[in-house]
Amino acid sequence: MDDADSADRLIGDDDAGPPVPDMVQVGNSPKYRVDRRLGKGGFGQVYVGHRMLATDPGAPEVALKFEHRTSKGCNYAPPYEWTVYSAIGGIHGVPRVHYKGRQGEYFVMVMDMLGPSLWDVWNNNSHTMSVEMVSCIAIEAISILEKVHSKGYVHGDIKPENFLLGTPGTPEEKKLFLVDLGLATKWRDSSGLHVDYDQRPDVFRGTVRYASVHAHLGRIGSRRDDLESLAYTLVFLLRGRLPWQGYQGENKGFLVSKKKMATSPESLCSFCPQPFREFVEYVVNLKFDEEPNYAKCVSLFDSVVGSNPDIRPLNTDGAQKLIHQVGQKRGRLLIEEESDEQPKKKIRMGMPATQWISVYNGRRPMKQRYHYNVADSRLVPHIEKGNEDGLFISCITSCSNLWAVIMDAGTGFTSQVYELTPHFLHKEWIMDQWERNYYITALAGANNGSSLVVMSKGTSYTQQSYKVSDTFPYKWINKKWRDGFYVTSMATAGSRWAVVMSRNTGFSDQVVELDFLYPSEGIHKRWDNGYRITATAATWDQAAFVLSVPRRRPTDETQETLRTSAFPSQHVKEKWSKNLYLASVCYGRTVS
Ligand SMILES: Nc1ncnc2c1ncn2[C@@H]1O[C@H](COP(=O)(O)OP(=O)(O)OP(=O)(O)O)[C@@H](O)[C@H]1O
Repeated sequence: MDDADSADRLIGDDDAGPPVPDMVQVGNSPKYRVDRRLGKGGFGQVYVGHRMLATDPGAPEVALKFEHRTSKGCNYAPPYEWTVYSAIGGIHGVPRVHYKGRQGEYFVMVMDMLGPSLWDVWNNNSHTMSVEMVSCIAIEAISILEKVHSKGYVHGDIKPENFLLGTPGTPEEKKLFLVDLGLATKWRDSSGLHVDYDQRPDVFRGTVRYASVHAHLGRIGSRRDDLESLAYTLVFLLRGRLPWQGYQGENKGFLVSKKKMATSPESLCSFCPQPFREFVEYVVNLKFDEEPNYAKCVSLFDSVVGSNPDIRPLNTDGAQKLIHQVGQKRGRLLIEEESDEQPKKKIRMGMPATQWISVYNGRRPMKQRYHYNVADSRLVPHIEKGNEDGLFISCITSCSNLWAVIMDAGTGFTSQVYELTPHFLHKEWIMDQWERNYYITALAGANNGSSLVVMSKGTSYTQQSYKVSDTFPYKWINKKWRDGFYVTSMATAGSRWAVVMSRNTGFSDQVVELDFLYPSEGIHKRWDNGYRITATAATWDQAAFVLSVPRRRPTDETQETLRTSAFPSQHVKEKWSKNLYLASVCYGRTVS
């Protein structure tokens, strides 16, 4: 089978460095003879260590994890993973670290010796694993994650390779352990508060096959991400394959995340017992800062393996304790479960849904007019009539090659030009207008590749730049932000994006929310922090929202959004009566 993406971790260093020493002594440790290599990851290499001159011939073997001091995990300083092991090493299901220190070119960690990984077990068993075994793994893994999370950390790279069993032939051989804390991050800061929400669409950490969709989108990791990756790990072990395996190439991360988003829990778990589907459904619906109900998750899988712990293929002691604790708080749990009964929106559809997304700002009364379903030939008469009435175009978009045009009396523009062309975008015309001190103030593209560009005088802009790209050009935006530009318009034509950025916009900060559907949670979190949507665009796959903080606070900070299957003509009129005016509109991927 294709396993190429299993090791496809996008950060880390594959350089093994010089040979590891034959003998190790770090900190106050005894001397260890370095024996065979157990494994190699993106950061380090793990070897068996034997106690030299052991008075007790039965002294247990240890695992020695070597990281070269120039590796990415170290960068000449002790590995970041050490900090995490100091905080959580030795808790239930995480191996104990006995000594650590530097020897020569290497940082060395002496830890409990463990056995094969779940990937090894699955691989050596003809790529299969029994329902009972996977259910026990689920139960124990959830309880380990609960412990890791209770220490304030998320693991960040949950996958079959990072769960190890105890050493074969020892009492620990049926115990599960979680290793590789190199990508762990804090979900709770030192004052006990949840870390702040953020999205950086160009940042990916983790393993493509098992990463949560939020991780693909560059959102700050939180507890829900470990559980989503665990869900994919479990389904992989049970079914032997995940629907997004096999993509290759530069665009692989995007294609995999798109497929994850388009795979409903039903189809992902079509050959798995019911609790697996319920678990997937639960975890993909968790909010950024929501506390997962670990006991409820464990109890889902408990029903698969039966109540007799003696016949379980894996030790589930940790989970028994979790269930027991919960049992003592039974009354509370029942109440929580009841409130859980509220129907949650199912976000993984399996089918894309396309809608109008309209954004309204509170402002002083003004004249606003809209036209929709406008064919190319009707465009000029509508705009000319508007201009005659003292209105300028504030916002445009396209749906099925028909235009929607919003015209306002309150734009502050003094003059306006526009061009409808078969190009996305028509560079020569734009350059000519820049020469004449016009700046792009609105932009739309149609599925057939044509575009409508509106350029105005009377803006505050002093410089402008645009980019057309097949994927959302976040890297370019990020670079331009550093040069003092902010996104001022955005459009799509089919699956292509065009983004316009300007200098001297009156914004003091800007962020992007990019998702496969309407990113409701992200937008609410940004609103709470003073951001307001200032540009929107969507393709069949993705919706992008640019949110900005204005340098001068508006007198009315109200902003509302609407999603409707038809153009929201009636809604717009209702909003006008409340002094809310259309500020941005696009047609594209959301969720029904
Ligand atoms: N305590 C241990 N006992 C036995 N084998 C271990 C132990 N720790 C790690 N290994 C083996 O070594 C491999 C690499 O270890 P680990 O995942 O910690 O390294 P890494 O460089 O951080 O890897 P990754 O690229 O997955 O982040 C593991 O997949 C496992 O096979």
